[in-house]
Amino acid sequence: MPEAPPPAGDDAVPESLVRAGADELERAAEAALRPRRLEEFVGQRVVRDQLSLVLQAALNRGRAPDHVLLSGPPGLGKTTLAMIIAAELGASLRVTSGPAIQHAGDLAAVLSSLEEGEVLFIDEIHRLARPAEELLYVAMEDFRVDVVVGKGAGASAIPLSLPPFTVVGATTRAGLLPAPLRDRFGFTGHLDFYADDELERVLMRSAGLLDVPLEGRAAAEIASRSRGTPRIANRLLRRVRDWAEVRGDGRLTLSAARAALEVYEVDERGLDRLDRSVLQALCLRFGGGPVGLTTLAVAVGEEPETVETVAEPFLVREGLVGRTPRGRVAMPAAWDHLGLERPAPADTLFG
Ligand SMILES: Nc1ncnc2c1ncn2[C@@H]1O[C@H](COP(=O)(O)OP(=O)(O)OP(=O)(O)O)[C@@H](O)[C@H]1O
Repeated sequence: MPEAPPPAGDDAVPESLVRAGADELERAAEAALRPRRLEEFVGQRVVRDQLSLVLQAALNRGRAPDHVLLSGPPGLGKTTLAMIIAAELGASLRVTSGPAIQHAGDLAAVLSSLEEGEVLFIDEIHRLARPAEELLYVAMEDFRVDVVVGKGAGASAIPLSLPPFTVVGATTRAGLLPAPLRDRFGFTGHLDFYADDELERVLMRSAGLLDVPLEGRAAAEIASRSRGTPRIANRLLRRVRDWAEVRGDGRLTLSAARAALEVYEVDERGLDRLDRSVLQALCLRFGGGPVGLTTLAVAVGEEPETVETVAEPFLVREGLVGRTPRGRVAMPAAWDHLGLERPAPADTLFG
């Protein structure tokens, strides 16, 4: 199915994909490293295989494939996969996001301008406003939008039929999607954290594209500190490259990787400053918890959503933090990781 991949470039990042806090250069650097075709996409074997079947079947039938929902923590490749889906189908991609759509009318305008076979990527789909969500159900199921003309008692809805298209929704929080919306997706793929050897492959591929000499042992070191996340692996690779060019001899060796990661305060387990602040607040300020998400977020000076979607999935996966109905708790490994003495068993939930 795939043709030769187009050369990597930084021209494919739509403006509306701007992530709060990510600066222009970071986005351009990220875009340059995005895989363009399914065969270049490293790891996530199950989702890749399933998606490849969905796409091939649609191509064979000459029809738009079912709508696709991609879920998983940030930086694992949801946006990349949406772009790949469009590329594999030979279709153009339209990009929007839940927060960008303020009113149902905004979504109606996007939907009514779609052309046959186009792929509409809706990032952070769980953040769509309720009226827009309802409009989307109908559009996805019946390929129709009801355009409301007039106001109040005199208002009437004029049905406008839409050409077949495919919605690719991405969410970091699939649990927040209402069931009727979730049910409109014919295929749901959950992206999971990457294994270290998969991240090493991501890094080797990126080093090739960046034309930097990355040694195998350095790739393994960076991979093991990348929290199972390609976005972080690529970011750390660029920081190690900076270190090697400025303070080293330009080669990305194991010692260059270790020295650079120390400068950037990424510890041997991959925890960064935010992760450590969360652990420190949990252990030191709240005596190990349980503590509510909002209180914890205030204590570390972050938005609850950032703590919940950026730091927490990794900390939970690493067995450092536990989620209980009464709030977040520090697991015994958290105290060990911070070099603190574990509290007496009677004082903790997990003692
Ligand atoms: N499977 C992969 N193989 C190679 N590189 C990958 C892979 N997945 C992600 N990447 C790299 O990681 C970066 C981040 O991926 P992407 O933007 O697709 O993540 P995302 O899941 O959409 O994140 P967010 O939810 O924050 O938007 C990309 O620029 C890409 O270079």
